[in-house]
Amino acid sequence: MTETAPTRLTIRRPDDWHLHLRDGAMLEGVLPHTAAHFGRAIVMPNLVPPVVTGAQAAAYRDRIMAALPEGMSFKPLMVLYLTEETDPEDVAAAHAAGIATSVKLYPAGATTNSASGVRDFDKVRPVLEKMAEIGMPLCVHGEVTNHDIDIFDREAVFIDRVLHPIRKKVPDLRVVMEHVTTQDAVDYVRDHTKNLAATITTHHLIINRNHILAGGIKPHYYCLPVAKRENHRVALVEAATSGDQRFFLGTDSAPHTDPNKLQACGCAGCFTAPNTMSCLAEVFEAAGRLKKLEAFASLNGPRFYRMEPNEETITLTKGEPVEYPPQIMTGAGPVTVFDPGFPLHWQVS
Ligand SMILES: NC(=O)N[C@@H](CC(=O)O)C(=O)O
Ligand SMILES: [Zn+2]
Ligand SMILES: [Zn+2]
Repeated sequence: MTETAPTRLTIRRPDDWHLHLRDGAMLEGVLPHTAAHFGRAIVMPNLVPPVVTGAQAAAYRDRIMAALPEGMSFKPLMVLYLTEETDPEDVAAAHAAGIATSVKLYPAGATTNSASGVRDFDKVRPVLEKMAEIGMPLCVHGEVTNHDIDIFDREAVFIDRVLHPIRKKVPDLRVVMEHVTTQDAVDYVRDHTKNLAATITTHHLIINRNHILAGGIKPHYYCLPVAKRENHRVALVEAATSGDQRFFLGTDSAPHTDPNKLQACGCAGCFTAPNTMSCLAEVFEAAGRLKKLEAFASLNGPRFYRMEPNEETITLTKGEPVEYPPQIMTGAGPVTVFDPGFPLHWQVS
């Protein structure tokens, strides 16, 4: 007798452990899409100017809460942008006061608004040592920026040249490798059980580099780190759907207006907030691992961040394909919603 496939799935309310909310009119436009499904999110600090100090993080948190529509519940978890001038005591004070959950390391020039990031990793060692002491996690954009390194190799080279040396020098530092895109990163996490985890995005579970480049260039699939070959995508799906506690959801939903995406030098980022849970349910179902979706989206993240999972639940139901608007309108301009390229039957009810 064959079991009938489930058409309903109730899980703890998920969290997003890597999210870009931006500011101003864009923040107002995108925040409701995340708050509709997610209880909390690690909010990336790459604004212009960046969110560097505890005071700036507190002010940004207030702007986010002011933009949250009446009746919605959502808790932003704030992140400090690490610079070579960051003061370890300011970081520790912001953490102790519950203002900052983690610190973000951007190698200077690696991605959107990363110009204030780190060039000389030895210069931030006192901050990393303080964070290790107080158990505050470091979120890492793991790509080298050297022009002689091929863009498809930048994550793997970063692990060897930057991440592993930092982790050897500061072994008690708790590190999240953000938006991993390679088998190399998955293997590195699996081989190092201590103080290490990784977030995986929705889009990297779905697209490979052909989606960006074959049959015409698709700017809406361009993000950083850039999607890799299919074997890497398969490794990410295997890691995400395995239930392994070290892998959890960080959508990296990164809205840019369409005019900023569709130009000769277009911005990097995929906007997945509205349909992430629908996309993930399809991916997990196709892998035969629907039961592991809750671990990936709702349990493993809080466990690493030493928080309780959300009390509330959400229910996904399967039916006729759900239509998502191809675009949302924000006060900053139109933003195209990620198109997974297949029908989405699952919907948060
Ligand atoms: N992922 C992206 O392609 N873009 C992000 C930055 C980042 O997370 O690296 C953004 O802020 O737009
Ligand atoms: Zn990044
Ligand atoms: Zn990001």
